Amino acid sequence: MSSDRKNNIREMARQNGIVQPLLTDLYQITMAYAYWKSGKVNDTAVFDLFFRTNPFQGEFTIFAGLEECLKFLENFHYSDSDIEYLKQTLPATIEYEFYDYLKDLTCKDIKLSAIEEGSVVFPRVPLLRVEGPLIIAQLLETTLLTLVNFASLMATNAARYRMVAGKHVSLLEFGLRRAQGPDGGLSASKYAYVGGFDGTSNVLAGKMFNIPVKGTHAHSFVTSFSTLGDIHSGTLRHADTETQCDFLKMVLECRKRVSEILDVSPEEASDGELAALVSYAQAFPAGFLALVDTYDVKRYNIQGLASRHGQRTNGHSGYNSNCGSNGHSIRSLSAIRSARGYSTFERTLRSGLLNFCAVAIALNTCGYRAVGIRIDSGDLAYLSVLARETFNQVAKELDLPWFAKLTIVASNDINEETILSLHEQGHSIDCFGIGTHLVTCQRQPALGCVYKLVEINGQPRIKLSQDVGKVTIPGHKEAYRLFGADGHALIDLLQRSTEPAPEVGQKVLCRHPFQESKRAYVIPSKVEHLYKVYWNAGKICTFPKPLVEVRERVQTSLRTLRQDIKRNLNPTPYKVAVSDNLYNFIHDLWLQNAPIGELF
Ligand SMILES: Nc1ncnc2c1ncn2[C@@H]1O[C@H](COP(=O)(O)OP(=O)(O)OP(=O)(O)O)[C@@H](O)[C@H]1O
Ligand SMILES: O=P(O)(O)OC[C@H]1O[C@H](OP(=O)(O)OP(=O)(O)O)[C@H](O)[C@@H]1O
Ligand SMILES: O=C(O)c1cccnc1
Ligand SMILES: [Mg+2]
Repeated sequence: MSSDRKNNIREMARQNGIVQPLLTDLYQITMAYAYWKSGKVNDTAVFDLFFRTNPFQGEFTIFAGLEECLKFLENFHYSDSDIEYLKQTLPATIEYEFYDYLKDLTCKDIKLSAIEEGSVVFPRVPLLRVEGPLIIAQLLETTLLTLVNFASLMATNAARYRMVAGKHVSLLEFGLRRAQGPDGGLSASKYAYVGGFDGTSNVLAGKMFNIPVKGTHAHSFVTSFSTLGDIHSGTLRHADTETQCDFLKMVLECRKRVSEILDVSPEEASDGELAALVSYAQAFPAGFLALVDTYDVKRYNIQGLASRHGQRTNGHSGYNSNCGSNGHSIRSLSAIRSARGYSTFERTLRSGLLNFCAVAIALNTCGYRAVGIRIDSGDLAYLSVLARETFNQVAKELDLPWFAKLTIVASNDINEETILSLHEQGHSIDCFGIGTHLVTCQRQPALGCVYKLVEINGQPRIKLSQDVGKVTIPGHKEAYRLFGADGHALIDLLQRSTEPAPEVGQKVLCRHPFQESKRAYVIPSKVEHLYKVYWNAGKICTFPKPLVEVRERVQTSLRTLRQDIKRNLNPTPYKVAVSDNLYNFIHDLWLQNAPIGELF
């Protein structure tokens, strides 16, 4: 680990100022006092942090948030003002020596073991194991949970979007305005990137986490221009010759030419919109990506869409004909036209596309290549195909092959189902800009990680429940991932830490933790020990990987899962088992702890 990297972690830790010891539930501090008062200062404990159910009706979860947990441990310290606040807030009966004790608390005696960040993980397998003094380990609960729960939920959500989108489509996170407050927005941007998004519109996230920042422009930019008279200056410096071009004149000539090619009247295009696009192109001649739906008749084409967020049934499927750069089928426009039978298609996007093409061609004459368009309303399958056909036509007529490859960005309330449906229908979209449903985790707003005591002073602890799924697996454990003959992950196995690790080629009995009859022998082709010690003796001992490597880890880890475990509808559950020894240990302890009732 270079000193640069260490400094970098410290630097980020400072910026993440909201994560601090008081970012917790009051009951952690009141329990700490009661532990302290009852002489438990030297008690040692083991806590497991795990979840019981995968989110989004899926069968896998991506573990994220570890780096933030380490920063939290590194900085754990009650400041003078924290102590002052607690003195004012807790009952006056609290002994002052407790505050002296709190003042000196750090995580120097804590040991944290964890699964590698970015790995696929499964219910009941602890993501973190925290060992050390009971009081401090207890004080960490809420903060560790808040750092892992949303991070893992978001990374999982983003990974699911990536899976349905496929690897050839770009995904941009646009959610800050809709996120659960500023910190939710920042975390959403970070973990959307980890889960497989390519960039974010969130500038602070870009700066803090070194995530690519990307963006287009809004409708307000277009509507702020009314006429061509709003253009400040009609000129643009040529990219190569550096001479001033009469850009506006070129654009107007190009508009005339394109309107002939597309057989639409230039009078039907908005001059205010053209003024906006010209001005944007002058500001960003080499990065011109324009929103083209401001003045278009969109509703004609959205009539068939069923409900806002549900499955869309607009009679689109079944026309797939060829394949676009995004790897998804594209129907030809004539197929759509004849299927829909309406004649209004010529009016769709006529203003925006015409104006965009005019500006893009004029830019080309000045030595620049436009990037593309964004569509933010209407039927995104249909409009993207319409746009691509238009680009193809211009490319052919004007002998500008690159025009056919212009980027088409789509946004507007997109979720996993929309992407699946668009793929089914066929579209020509290269990039999705996704906000609300991604960052608010529309399909499941919380992951249910819990933090449970599994051992105290070397003695195992079990939490019993009527609901078997809620019974905790006691004791200090290790977790292993066993791989099958075909190289896929087969099962996760929990064992008591005193047991020898499973070995490649050696038969292991894997048992369902609670159902006696469910068991299987596994001969692993590979065994992965899931835990590494990340924090010990007051310092980070395994340094977390840079975000971009965590992001890669997500994809490599997902590749180890069989397809049926990852599919969207009714996925197969992945198996999590315990060793025979741990099975017997759990059930003996269960019997010891379950009270024997009396019948009268
Ligand atoms: N081809 C399609 N298949 C399935 N869903 C689509 C398709 N095209 C668009 N959608 C989705 O349909 C919804 C369209 O939203 P809505 O009915 O509000 O129309 P709109 O074009 O956004 O109108 P406005 O711009 O006036 O708000 C969005 O959630 C969008 O993601
Ligand atoms: O739709 P989302 O997935 O949340 O993506 C982000 C949205 O935010 C922007 O506009 P905004 O929604 O603020 O205004 P608009 O709907 O009027 O375009 C953008 O145009 C997208 O539509
Ligand atoms: O850059 C964009 O196009 C953008 C950014 C945030 C929200 N919607 C769109
Ligand atoms: Mg919107």
